[in-house]
Amino acid sequence: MQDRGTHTLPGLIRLSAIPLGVAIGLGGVCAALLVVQMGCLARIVDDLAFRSHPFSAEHALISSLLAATLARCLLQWCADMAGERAGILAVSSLRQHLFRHLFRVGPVGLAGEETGAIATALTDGIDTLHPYIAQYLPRAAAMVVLPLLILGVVAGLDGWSFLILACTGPLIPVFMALVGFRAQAMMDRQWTQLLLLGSSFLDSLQGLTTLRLFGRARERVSLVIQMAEGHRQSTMQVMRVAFLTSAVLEFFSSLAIALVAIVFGARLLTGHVTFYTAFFVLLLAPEYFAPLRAFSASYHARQNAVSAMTRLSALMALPELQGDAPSSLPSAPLATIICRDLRTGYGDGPDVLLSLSATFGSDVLSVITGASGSGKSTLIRLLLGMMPVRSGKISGLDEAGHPIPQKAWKIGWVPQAPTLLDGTIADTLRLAAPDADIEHLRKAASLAGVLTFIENLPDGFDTKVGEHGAALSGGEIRRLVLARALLTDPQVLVFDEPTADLDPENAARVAASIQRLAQGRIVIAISHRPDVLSRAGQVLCLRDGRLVPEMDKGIAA
Ligand SMILES: Nc1ncnc2c1ncn2[C@@H]1O[C@H](COP(=O)(O)OP(=O)(O)OP(=O)(O)O)[C@@H](O)[C@H]1O
Repeated sequence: MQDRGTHTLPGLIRLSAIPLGVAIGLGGVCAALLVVQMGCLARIVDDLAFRSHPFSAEHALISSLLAATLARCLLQWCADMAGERAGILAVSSLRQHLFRHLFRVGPVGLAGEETGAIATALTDGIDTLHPYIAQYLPRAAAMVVLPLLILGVVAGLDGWSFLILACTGPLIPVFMALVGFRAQAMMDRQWTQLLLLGSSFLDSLQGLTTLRLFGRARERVSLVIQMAEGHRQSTMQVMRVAFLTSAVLEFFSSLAIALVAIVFGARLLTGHVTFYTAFFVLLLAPEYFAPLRAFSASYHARQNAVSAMTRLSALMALPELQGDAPSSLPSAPLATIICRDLRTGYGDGPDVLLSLSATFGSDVLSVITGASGSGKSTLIRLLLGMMPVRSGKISGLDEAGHPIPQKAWKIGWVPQAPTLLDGTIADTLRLAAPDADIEHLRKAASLAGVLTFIENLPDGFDTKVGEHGAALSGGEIRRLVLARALLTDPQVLVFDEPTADLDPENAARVAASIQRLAQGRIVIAISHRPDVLSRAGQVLCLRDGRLVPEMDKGIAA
């Protein structure tokens, strides 16, 4: 099920609540230790310089100072580690969650999304949340705890200093809110430009051949350069605001500290205040502003996270069209698939399949044919469980007529443009069955008619295929993907245009092996080619989302 909470910033915080709580709690203890540290230091200096205490009388205070310093360093380190842990936990959970969600959305649901933009959101987008969780949130908490603690201590020591600090401190968050309002728009623009840059770059790489063929490669390079420049400029704008903000904050806090010092100076001369009080407050004053400055330095992390989260939430809001992985249920021998009155469509669009009924049995090669846009791929997507039906029913039965849920069907899919991951031939095959041994690989390759080809390669199954199978021909890729599908011994085998782009000899060989594979399993192929149609036991001809009755039994010419 989709957890609605994790695609919002509060949901993300809940994911890492424990380490984040530890980081914030330890930050509070460090704040208290800082006050103790400064108090001890002020007392030691006052005793030695103005009260003529011997050094030996200060042992206890010096030990306390050292202990407080050491403990603070250690706890601050632990707090930073806990913050990092919280960041890593939140980011990795969100990434896993998003990946799982995108797999459930499936290729049909993602068809309208740009791959480059998704890739940028999943990498850089999610990464921007780490500094938000690991730094911004603990600093935001420290910004409340430490200044309030210091204000409380100063209130007990000196009224004037309390007044100066109490009046100047709140100016910083107010100023931050004013700047933040404008900076958010800049961050959003910067983020949009990064997404555009990512998708345009990926598109250019994927379409390199087409761009070169049409002589548009240079133009495309200029476009990517232009986008990179736009992104650089908006990044510089954001940096400018960030630097200006911290410069103004430095100015404010230095002014406030100087004011405290001046007010003390005048009263020290007239003897209205002790050195200990003045020194203690002056040691605390910079620490009062330090968390405010640290907070402002990481404020852009929050704005970055808000911008990224908007995009990530949009991805999380995509409807899940696919269920869990089919392997979640034990498989049972499937003998027949019955589709009754199927209606389906995309998003809010009209129905593209209209009351379609069909039966697919084992031992029979079923071929789906029809004009482009008639609904062939949509029917296959329904059978593969990639999209839901709007009405009607798809049922699977075993030989005895007992129902088998769709999730338990073992399906092999051989697409027209298959995806091969970069790796060896064995890696490609093992995508379907990671634990398959070499004998299984050989058997599947032999069934797909590709074993001899593989064994004639110098490195055999260890031959690198390259990304998208660049080192192989179209026919070899097709047969390799068939071997991959056969590795799991599927009960249903689905082919999309299995003989397209093949020469007649190869096409006839592939069509014959598809017919052979139909023995003992359900085989469905989308095809227009006579070599496949002539071997079909059943031809389903679609027109505008409906089955054309007169073609139902016959074989298309
Ligand atoms: N992802 C999608 N979003 C919206 N509409 C879609 C989507 N995919 C297909 N369609 C529409 O659904 C209808 C059926 O498309 P489908 O891809 O099933 O046809 P097809 O017969 O497989 O076509 P082809 O042979 O060209 O692949 C078409 O009108 C098409 O425009």
